[in-house]
Amino acid sequence: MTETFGTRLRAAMDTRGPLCVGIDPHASLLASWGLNDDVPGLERFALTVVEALADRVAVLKPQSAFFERFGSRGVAVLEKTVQAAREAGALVLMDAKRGDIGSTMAGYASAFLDKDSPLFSDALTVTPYLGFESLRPALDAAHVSGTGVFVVTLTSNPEGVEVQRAAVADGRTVGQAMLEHIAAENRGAEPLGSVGAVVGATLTDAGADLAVGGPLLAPGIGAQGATPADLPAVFGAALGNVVPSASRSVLKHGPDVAALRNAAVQLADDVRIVIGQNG
Ligand SMILES: O=C(O)c1cc(=O)[nH]c(=O)n1[C@@H]1O[C@H](COP(=O)(O)O)[C@@H](O)[C@H]1O
Repeated sequence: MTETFGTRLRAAMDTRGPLCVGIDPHASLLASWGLNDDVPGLERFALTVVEALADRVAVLKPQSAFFERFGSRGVAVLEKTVQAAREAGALVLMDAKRGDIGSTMAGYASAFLDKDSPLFSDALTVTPYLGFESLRPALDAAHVSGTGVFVVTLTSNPEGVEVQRAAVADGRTVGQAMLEHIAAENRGAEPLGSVGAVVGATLTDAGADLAVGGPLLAPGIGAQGATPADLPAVFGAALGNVVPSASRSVLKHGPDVAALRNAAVQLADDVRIVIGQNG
C-alpha cells in the first residue's frame, strides 16, 4: 500500500525538524543574488535553494506564481525544481493555492497530485472558498497517490479576517467550519493525517480549535514578522503538528550555499527548541 503523506511528513518532521522553506524567486531576490530577472536567473536561484536545503529541511515549498510569470519556460524550471528537490529527499509542497468548482478541481488535482504528471508534488495548497466539498477531487487524488492537501484556512495576511472570521449560519466562523471539515478528513489517520490546514504564524490568537489531526503549515515566520517564539501562543496544544514556514528571511542569505544552509539550520534549531519546551 502507498505510504500516506501524513506518515511521510511525520517521519521527516521527526528526523529533520519541522521546518518548511519557501522557494519564492521574487524579482528583488534575484537581483540581490546578482542574477538577472529571466529564466536562467530563475533556474539558478531555484536549483541553488534545492542544492542547499533539499537534503536537510523537511519541506520545500515552491511558490508557483514566481515561476508562472516566465510562462512555459518558467513552468519547465518549476518541473525541474520539484523533481530535483524530491530526488534530494525533501517533501515538496506545491504552493499554487488552487480552488475551483469540482469538475475543474479534478484538472488541478491531476496536474499536481497524479503520479504521472510532470508537476507531481508531495502536496498542494488549495483554497476552500468555493466550498469545502469543491475540493473533493483533490482530496480523492491525494488519497490515491499518497500525497497531501493543505487547505488555506486562517491566513497570515491581515485582510484574511474579512472572510475567514465571518460567521456561518450556526455562528461558527468560516475558518472554524473549515478546520472541522479538515478534522473529519483526518479522522483515524495515524500518526498524522494527510490533510493539512494553513494557519498564519502571525495571528496572535488563532481563535479556533486547531486539533485537526493533520499538519498545520504556519507561514509568516521572518519577513512577515512572526518568530518561532510566537508559535506556542498561536498553536497551543497543536504545536507538535506545526510546520513553520519561511521564505524571504532564509532566501535573502543566498546565493552562498553555506549561508543559506546556516540560516535554515539556525531557524530549524530555534523551532525545535520552542517545540521542545512547549510541546
Ligand atoms: O499558503 C501559504 O504558504 C501562505 C499562506 C498564508 O497565509 N500566508 C503566506 O504568506 N503564505 C505563503 O508563504 C510565503 C511567505 O513568504 P515570506 O513572507 O517571504 O516568508 C509566500 O509564498 C506566501 O504565499
